[in-house]
Amino acid sequence: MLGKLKKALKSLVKEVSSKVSTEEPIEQPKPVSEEGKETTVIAKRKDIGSKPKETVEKKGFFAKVKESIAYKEINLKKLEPIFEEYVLTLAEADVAYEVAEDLINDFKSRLAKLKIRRGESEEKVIENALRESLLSILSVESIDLVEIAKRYANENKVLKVMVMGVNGVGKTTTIAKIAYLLKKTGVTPVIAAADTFRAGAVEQLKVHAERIGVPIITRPYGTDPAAVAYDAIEFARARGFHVVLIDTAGRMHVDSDLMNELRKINRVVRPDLKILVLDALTGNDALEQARFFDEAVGIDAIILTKVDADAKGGAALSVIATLKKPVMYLGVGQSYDDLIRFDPKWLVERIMGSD
Ligand SMILES: Nc1nc2c(ncn2[C@@H]2O[C@H](COP(=O)(O)OP(=O)(O)OP(=O)(O)O)[C@@H](O)[C@H]2O)c(=O)[nH]1
Repeated sequence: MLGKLKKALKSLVKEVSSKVSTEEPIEQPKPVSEEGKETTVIAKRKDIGSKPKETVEKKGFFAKVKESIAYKEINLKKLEPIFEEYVLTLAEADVAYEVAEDLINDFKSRLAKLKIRRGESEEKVIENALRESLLSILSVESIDLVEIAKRYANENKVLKVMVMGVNGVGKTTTIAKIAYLLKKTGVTPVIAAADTFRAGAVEQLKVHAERIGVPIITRPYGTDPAAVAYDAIEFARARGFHVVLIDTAGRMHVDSDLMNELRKINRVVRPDLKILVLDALTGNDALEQARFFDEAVGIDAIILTKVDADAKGGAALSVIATLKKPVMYLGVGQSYDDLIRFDPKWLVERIMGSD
């Protein structure tokens, strides 16, 4: 999982660490002081033999020397070619170019402020700086669906959730996972099989609904999807169910007829939450999909699936960092339990950790 990205970042840490100045400061006799007494000045090895410049203020010079004893230096200028190279390496791991640049720039600014004490492991300190950079670009809001559903339930309202996505991203499976999760937490969901466009879709969802023991509202192939969603909402209101999860037909974002149909469902149903399911494996195409769906109906949150199967790892990073939309869950496998609340720290640990 996320292997290529992990490898690239680990080797970046190693390269930067290897360039940290490890020169030990040594003592060097200083020219005679104004009072005529000999004083001793600590200077770095490279300063041996060179006369202290008269222009260097005494206090600044001493402070600098003191610092060189206590800390190791990172010469960012020397590292510039490495940074440039790693923007490309990250792009090869499916990180969008702008995201790779943002990450490296954030990392550079952290390195510039970094002080590595002598005796401290430079690799650890540098790795932590990179973790902080990752965390900073991944820190987007997260929406707690369970908490929202409970709030609606307390107010005797039905929460209407519309789930969208292009074909094959894992929408159906994700709806089943959400329904399973809600049920486990005491919230009662109903599924609306509003994907009446593809014959097998309703059947597939029915199988999931039966397995997890959640009611499903279905209508024959070709029925107006908005009508199916509407019926499910009525069902939920009449029977005291808390949430309606509306499956919509998988559609290519460039298919204008289907996008118009989605607008219609949106108008009729007025969902409280519109969730876009994106597949981490589609790489940067996921960004384009998100833009189309956002323009058509607006997106409240995204769920990123197949993060477990993303060998490169960069796409998940790019989607989250670029869209700046709340990330609700990550899909991390094919079973009903494989849906986790998005937590930037969890993802950073997967990227930088040792598994
Ligand atoms: N590894 C992995 N596989 C997943 C995940 N989510 C879904 N899948 C798999 O992806 C495939 C497609 O999932 P579906 O739920 O059928 O996708 P869909 O978007 O509903 O597809 P359409 O109905 O064709 O639009 C299935 O084999 C799922 O088991 C995930 O988080 N990890």
